[in-house]
Amino acid sequence: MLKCLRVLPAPVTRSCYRCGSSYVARMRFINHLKEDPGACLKALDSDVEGILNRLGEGGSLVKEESVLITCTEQNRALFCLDVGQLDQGALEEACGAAFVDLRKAFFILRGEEAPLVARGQALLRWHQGNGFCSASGQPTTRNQAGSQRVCQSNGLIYYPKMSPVIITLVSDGRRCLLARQTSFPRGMYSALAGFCDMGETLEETLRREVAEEVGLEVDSVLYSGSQHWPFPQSSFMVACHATVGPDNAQLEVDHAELEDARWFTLEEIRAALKVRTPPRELRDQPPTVWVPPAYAIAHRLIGEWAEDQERRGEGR
Ligand SMILES: NC(=O)C1=CN([C@@H]2O[C@H](COP(=O)(O)OP(=O)(O)OC[C@H]3O[C@@H](n4cnc5c(N)ncnc54)[C@H](OP(=O)(O)O)[C@@H]3O)[C@@H](O)[C@H]2O)C=CC1
Ligand SMILES: [Mg+2]
Repeated sequence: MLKCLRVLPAPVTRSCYRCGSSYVARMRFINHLKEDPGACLKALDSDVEGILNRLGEGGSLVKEESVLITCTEQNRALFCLDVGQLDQGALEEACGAAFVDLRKAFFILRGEEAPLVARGQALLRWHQGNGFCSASGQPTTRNQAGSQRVCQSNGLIYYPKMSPVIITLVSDGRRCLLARQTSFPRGMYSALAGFCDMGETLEETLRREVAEEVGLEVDSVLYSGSQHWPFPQSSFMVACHATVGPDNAQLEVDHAELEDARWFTLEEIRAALKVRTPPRELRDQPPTVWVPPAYAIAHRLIGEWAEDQERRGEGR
């Protein structure tokens, strides 16, 4: 299993990046590190020195396979290291840290850390799976920042890939629709989601997925936001609210795709949002309903719907 360890950054000079806003400077600095292997290596060295000393002999291999993930507001580069091949127990001891499964980590990490960990893990995994050119079959080599791979025999450049997915919270005006797959942890329900087919617009995917999975035709669609989701192989999640008329809310669930789908009232949603970590319950007890962690865009959609319902309730 891939494990990643975030490295605490060391300061990097920002003297030639002082033009414009600090956001512009940061974006240009990241771009510079992607394009200039020498500058990237220097930033990496100063960032990971402390941690590599603690890793001992395995440190140099880990350094070679590091990926640039972002830079802080102070223009400090952050890298992600793949330490999966090292002795985990020794590493936990040396760093005073503990490995956590990434899905579980999303219940623990603070807001700004979760996307960095997701990005680092996804980039490391992409490199592991793209060591060869699909046209020539020859090995590909990565750039210093880890933002691309190139086939040395034909020059083809490969960039990390995300699959577009639409995620939709359908409402009938009073209730919202959540569903679960058999693979979900016990009691967890989420918004409907589906991969875009080749050539589809996002709106077409949304309408198709809702029709396929629960047999409904949506009336209106409202964009909410997007996020990178590292499972199973990096999806680009586009999140929307959708509505159906109250007279067209009869579900016809495709049980080949979904174990269950049902309408939830505001009270039920409020209770589900209060469950902060997956509940530990006995199998013979009826499961408590809970929703994906705060970092997941499904959580945001469900929270937005609840707030909107509360506002409407106050207005009535
Ligand atoms: N961040 C969040 O809040 C949430 C994220 N998600 C993510 O959304 C994604 C999509 O949801 P899901 O309901 O599973 O999608 P779908 O309803 O599209 O069903 C998944 C099936 O679609 C097929 N498929 C088509 N294109 C792809 C592709 N590019 N990659 C993988 N499978 C593909 C596969 O079936 P086959 O192999 O049979 O062709 C797969 O088993 C999941 O990866 C899930 O992790 C879901 C809910 C919440
Ligand atoms: Mg689906």
